[in-house]
Amino acid sequence: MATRAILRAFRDRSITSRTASNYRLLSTLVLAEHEGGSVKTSSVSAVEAAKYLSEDNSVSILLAGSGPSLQKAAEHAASCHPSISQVLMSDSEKLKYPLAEPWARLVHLVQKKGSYSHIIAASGSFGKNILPRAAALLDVSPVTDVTEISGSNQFVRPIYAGNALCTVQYTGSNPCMLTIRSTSFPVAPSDNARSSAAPILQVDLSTFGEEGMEKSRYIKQSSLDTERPDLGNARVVVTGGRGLKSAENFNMVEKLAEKLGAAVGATRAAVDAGFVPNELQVGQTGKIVAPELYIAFGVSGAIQHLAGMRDSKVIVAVNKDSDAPIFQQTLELQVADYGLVGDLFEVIPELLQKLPEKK
Ligand SMILES: Cc1cc2nc3c(=O)[nH]c(=O)nc-3n(C[C@H](O)[C@H](O)[C@H](O)COP(=O)(O)OP(=O)(O)OC[C@H]3O[C@@H](n4cnc5c(N)ncnc54)[C@H](O)[C@@H]3O)c2cc1C
Repeated sequence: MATRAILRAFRDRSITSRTASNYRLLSTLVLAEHEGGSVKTSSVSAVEAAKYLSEDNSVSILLAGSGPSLQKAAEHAASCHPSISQVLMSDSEKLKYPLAEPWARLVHLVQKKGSYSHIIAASGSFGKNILPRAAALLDVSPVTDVTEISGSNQFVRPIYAGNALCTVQYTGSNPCMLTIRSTSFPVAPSDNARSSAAPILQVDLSTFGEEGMEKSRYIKQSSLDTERPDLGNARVVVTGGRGLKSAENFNMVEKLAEKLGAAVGATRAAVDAGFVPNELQVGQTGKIVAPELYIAFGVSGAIQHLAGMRDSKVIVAVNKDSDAPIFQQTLELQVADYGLVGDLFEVIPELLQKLPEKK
């Protein structure tokens, strides 16, 4: 009798411990960026990626900031993806601006309380700024730029400027921390439907100290005040390169993008020449895009630029040099699906004239 009871207790205990380990496996935390009261699309893609690590749709999403816009963003987070089981909201003046030092400490604090198995952020400047620092505080090594999740600890990421894909096995201790390429985890609008909003919980910040805060200071944030779609998630991207020759000429690209309802991109050469701000740079050291249509004007097609746009569905290139690498067609590589050898200073005005006004 006693033996049976002990066996039952042992069995129950093993069930409990299995459930606990499952729980650990399934407990993924997404570090989310928000703006103007909404979670950014790239962070919703991070939730989509987290879905592959959670068998029971239980993803916690962490938002920080202060005031009404944080509250609004938390409400948006609560209903933006069916996999979200709870929204963790950290409301503090110390977290008002996305500085790496306080935010990394927040991730550390939340991890200590929640023992998540995975922590994910989108691979934009926000995630790239905060996640490695948080990983250092947690003494783990992050896996960056993940494009595919093939197991709970197995991931695919591009290397050599996107020329090869590497499958990596994470063998470190928990949490496994990832940045993901949002273009590899698109969220269809119909995927977002959920019947009821997830609960919003306040993070207890009573133990959130001030150490290390003096190391950086918020000065200002400048972003383009534009109604255009977000470059990282736009369906159409119109990009200008050094061939545009000046910031004034680059206005033509912007006008064309406006007509097409497209986002504007640029090469690093165009950014370095001061035609447009750095946030428009596409490529290895800029943004990664994968729109339905990518139109490049005066872009040579350097390997570092291709690393940021080669996954676009249809690529159109206009260049006056028929030997430009962007027109290259070899067995290994074909960049442009449609190429026009011509002068962009003739082609763009003609397009602007012939395209109808945006409704
Ligand atoms: C470590 C590293 C990281 C980098 N990261 C990036 C990155 O993230 N993104 C990036 O873009 N680059 C990056 N670069 C730079 C990259 O190597 C190239 O220098 C850059 O992409 C070239 O930009 P471009 O095509 O605008 O300029 P160019 O190579 O100078 O090409 C200009 C093109 O415009 C054409 N042109 C000129 N006039 C006209 C006209 N009137 N009509 C039509 N065509 C015309 C020319 O024929 C030419 O092909 C990086 C480089 C390094 C070393």
